[in-house]
Amino acid sequence: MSFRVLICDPLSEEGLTPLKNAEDIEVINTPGMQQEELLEKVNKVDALIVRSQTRISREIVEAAPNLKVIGRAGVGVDNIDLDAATEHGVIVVNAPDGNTISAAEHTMAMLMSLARNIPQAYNLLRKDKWERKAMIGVELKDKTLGIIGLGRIGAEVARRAKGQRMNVIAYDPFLTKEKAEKMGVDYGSVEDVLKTADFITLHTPLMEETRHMINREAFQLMKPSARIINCSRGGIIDEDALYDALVEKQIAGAALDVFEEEPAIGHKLLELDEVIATPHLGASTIEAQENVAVDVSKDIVHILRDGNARNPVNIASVSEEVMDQLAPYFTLSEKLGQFISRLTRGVLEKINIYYAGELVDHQTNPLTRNTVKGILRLHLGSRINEVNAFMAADERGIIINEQKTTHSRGFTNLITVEIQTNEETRSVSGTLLNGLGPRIVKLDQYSVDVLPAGNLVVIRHHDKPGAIGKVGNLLAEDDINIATMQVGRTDLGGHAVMVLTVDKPLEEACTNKISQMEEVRQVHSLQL
Ligand SMILES: NC(=O)c1ccc[n+]([C@@H]2O[C@H](COP(=O)([O-])OP(=O)(O)OC[C@H]3O[C@@H](n4cnc5c(N)ncnc54)[C@H](O)[C@@H]3O)[C@@H](O)[C@H]2O)c1
Ligand SMILES: O=C(O)[C@H](O)COP(=O)(O)O
Repeated sequence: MSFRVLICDPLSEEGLTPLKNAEDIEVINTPGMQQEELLEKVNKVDALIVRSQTRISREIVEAAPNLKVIGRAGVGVDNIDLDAATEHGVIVVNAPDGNTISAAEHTMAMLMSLARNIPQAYNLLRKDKWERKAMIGVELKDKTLGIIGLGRIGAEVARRAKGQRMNVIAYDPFLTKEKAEKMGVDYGSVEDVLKTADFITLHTPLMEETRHMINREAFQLMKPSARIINCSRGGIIDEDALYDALVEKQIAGAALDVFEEEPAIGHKLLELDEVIATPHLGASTIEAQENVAVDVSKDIVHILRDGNARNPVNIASVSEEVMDQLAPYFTLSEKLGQFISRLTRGVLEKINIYYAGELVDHQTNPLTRNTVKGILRLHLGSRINEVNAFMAADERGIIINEQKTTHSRGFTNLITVEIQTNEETRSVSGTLLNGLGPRIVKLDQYSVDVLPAGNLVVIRHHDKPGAIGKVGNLLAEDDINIATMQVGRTDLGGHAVMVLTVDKPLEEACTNKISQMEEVRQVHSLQL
């Protein structure tokens, strides 16, 4: 059996050695194809390798009946339709470590260039202008660098900034005060970072949660002397808002390696003297390109030969037999994870998952992975899957504990997911009702009966007459119809919970109005 691997973007020739040495693999190296050409070529290939340039859309995945694996020679997988790949059983792998150092070094180069106006001064010099006064810069020493996203690259940048004797403050949903202390950085919220930093650098993936996280409101929080660096992904900054913030002198400068639309030829931001830019060069070093091409090539050889993926982004490796036994529980286990993680405040530290009833006889590990995936996806996005969920949790010091118990509370099967953060512990239990599908049967200490689907509103309140009516009225004012409502309480007049299924999601203003009710302690509006 022989396989065809299509290379869609420019890759290091040396890095492709593992593929070229494989006798059963034919390498077709045609970087820079237009989508139409790619659509034609994918028809007969078993694997694709891309960088950030080539977009692998659903259309491409669906036009490739033999496609088994998509290799991303780099980190960000936002140019690949992961859902389409997963749906079609195509494994997506990336190279998460190979370009970390290069991206961090490029960030530092941008930081220093921004501080000392190096590109602007050089441009003037090329026009025979010996400008010194207008090109006065600032020192980095004793300035504060704010890092948003303290993962692989963010952490390397922090190390280097400390070497420049900068103060570092960081925000990452997985960062605790203790971890920050160990790394020698200050721990802050996004707001703290935006308000206090002299330089702000972004190192999060691009996903729903981070798209335009740096918007008009964010720029308003920054110091007028603040400068922002983006070597992560275009789209994390709202570019129109950045343009206005620079023109209106709300901030002092920006260094951009990435843009919402690339190539960013003729972009209006490039007309501003306060902006310096590079054409997505963060990973463009000889070393990084060789590393990522080797990593992804090795993984593709393994996978095509039926081996395990080393850096999978989207797959679950469960045997068919186990899958058959567990299949009915997969939706329930993921929904429980999604549900409870959306209700819990603080930095995640521990996940306890308890299986009871007939589940004690099953191999439940794949369900645990599925639940952990549901929990971690809230912050890490769709690159977290059943395969990499444990690894992602482990990397962040999150403990996962799976137990079989006899406490089935009378149900034939019961899954309880308990989340511990640095602020609170919350739990949810669910069961699969014969013929009726998944149900949430307990939230914290309250018994409920809720279908884990659609638009849910969860309200923690004080058990007082009229509270339920007031919530109903506030929803009615916003033309929101209540489909189901469950109320639970521990004792009369004490703490209670309402879980409502509504016909459309709540606007923020409506959530705020409910949370301002004197009886209400906490409101969450979520979609499952
Ligand atoms: N310019 C380039 O050439 C280049 C090179 C490499 C990577 N990148 C980009 O950089 C990104 C980060 O790479 P990495 O290797 O450090 O990834 P990583 O997964 O190691 O780190 C990403 C971090 O972002 C955090 N995060 C998620 N949501 C967040 C939020 N809302 N606020 C703050 N932090 C959040 C995550 O918890 C994680 O710690 C990649 O996704 C990629 O898009 C760009
Ligand atoms: O996500 C990444 O790894 C970087 O953005 C690098 O992208 P590139 O492979 O197109 O250089």
